Amino acid sequence: MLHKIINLTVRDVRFPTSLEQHGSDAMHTDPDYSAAYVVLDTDCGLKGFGLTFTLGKGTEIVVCAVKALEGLVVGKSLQEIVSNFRGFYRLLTSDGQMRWLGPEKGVIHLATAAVLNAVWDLWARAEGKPLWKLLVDMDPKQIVSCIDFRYITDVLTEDEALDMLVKAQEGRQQREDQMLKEGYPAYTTSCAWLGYPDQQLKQLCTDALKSGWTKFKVKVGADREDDVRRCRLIRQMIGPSNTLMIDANQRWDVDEAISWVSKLAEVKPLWIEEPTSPDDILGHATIAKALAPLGIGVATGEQCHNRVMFKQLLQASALQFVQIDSCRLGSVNENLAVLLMAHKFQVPVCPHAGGVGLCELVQHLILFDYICVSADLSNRMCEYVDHLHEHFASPVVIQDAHYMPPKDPGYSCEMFESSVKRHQFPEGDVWKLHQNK
Ligand SMILES: C[C@H](O)[C@@H](O)CC(=O)C(=O)O
Ligand SMILES: [Mg+2]
Repeated sequence: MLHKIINLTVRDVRFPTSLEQHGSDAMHTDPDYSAAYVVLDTDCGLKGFGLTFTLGKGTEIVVCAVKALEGLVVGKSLQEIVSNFRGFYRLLTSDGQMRWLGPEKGVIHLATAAVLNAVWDLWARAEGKPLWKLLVDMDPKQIVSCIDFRYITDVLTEDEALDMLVKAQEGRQQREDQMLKEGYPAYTTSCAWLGYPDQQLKQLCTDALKSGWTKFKVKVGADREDDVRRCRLIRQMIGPSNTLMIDANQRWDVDEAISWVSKLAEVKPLWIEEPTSPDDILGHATIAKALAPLGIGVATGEQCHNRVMFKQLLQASALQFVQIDSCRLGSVNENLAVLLMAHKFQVPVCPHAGGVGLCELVQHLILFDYICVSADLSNRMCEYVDHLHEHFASPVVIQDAHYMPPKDPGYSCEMFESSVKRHQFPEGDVWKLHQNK
């Protein structure tokens, strides 16, 4: 079957998470977790579901950008796309008029991610496999044929990537079996959003410890004394042997980041995440160098636009943890490039997953990374946030603080139609209710 794509719909779906300060940080004080939600219809009835993560008002702009890409997708068959996936990636990212909006960054790249995520979902469904398994079963040659190596061949050529994938085939079956049995290690961000009062923070931390969580991320960056107090509180609750990470969401200048984080060194954070502007590669390198003697690494990636930025962060030794994002980069295609570059530089990948649908999506990529690329779990973990999973047809399964490999065919981001209807902006019931208040 050819699975010709005959229609694309995109909807603005928003959840009022800001009401309870879920997802709040030093820069995003009122986040409404949202998605530009894409459905591809095919002539044989099979559908592909995709999304990109956004916040509230920004969603309508991403929806417009997805509509602008529609003509490049509708009318193509799945076979036509996947038999030259690199070419299709380039078609979307290199359109002579629309690339002016990026290229490969910002709103147009978020839209590209939403569309390509739906194409990957469609492909996995057509093959009857969860996406991670589709990738794991692919021939290394087919994997590299999905990647656009333009702009990264100075650090990673197609031949080198192929060689890496072929070498990592040894032990692949054991690692797959291990993942099916044990799952992939996760950490939680759900206990310590910046807007949570101490009482809530303590309760969530107590509950998380009881459920087996051992790695915790705390939001920092708004008030130095308050950060010291909150981080001491969390460290006291989780004890010396559990892991603590801190996340400033780009709040500081470079020197400010160094002095602020040095003050928090007593709570022994494993990493400081997004200490400064996500575009400041050399700034990150300066911070990483200054904090290395304190045993604190730099993590970044949730707002790293594309593979070129990751390439330079790696070249400059500016990060010790690579945080891929399933919706910020150009879908699976570009994430594959970053996983391979991270492996070449031997920097662990710890994906970003705070947001709606990001846990559902990124678990597939990190499973592939372990089974087929890195073969390593040391210093690696995937973020987990405990919000909004009830809206998904195939929600993540967490067992003993590990992501259990999804079993349903696809890329796990199909939402229930009833949830989409209720949360669609502005006409959904949830938003009518809030507008009337
Ligand atoms: C606005 C988002 O909730 C952001 O704070 C998420 C994030 O930085 C993370 O999960 O890491
Ligand atoms: Mg973050």
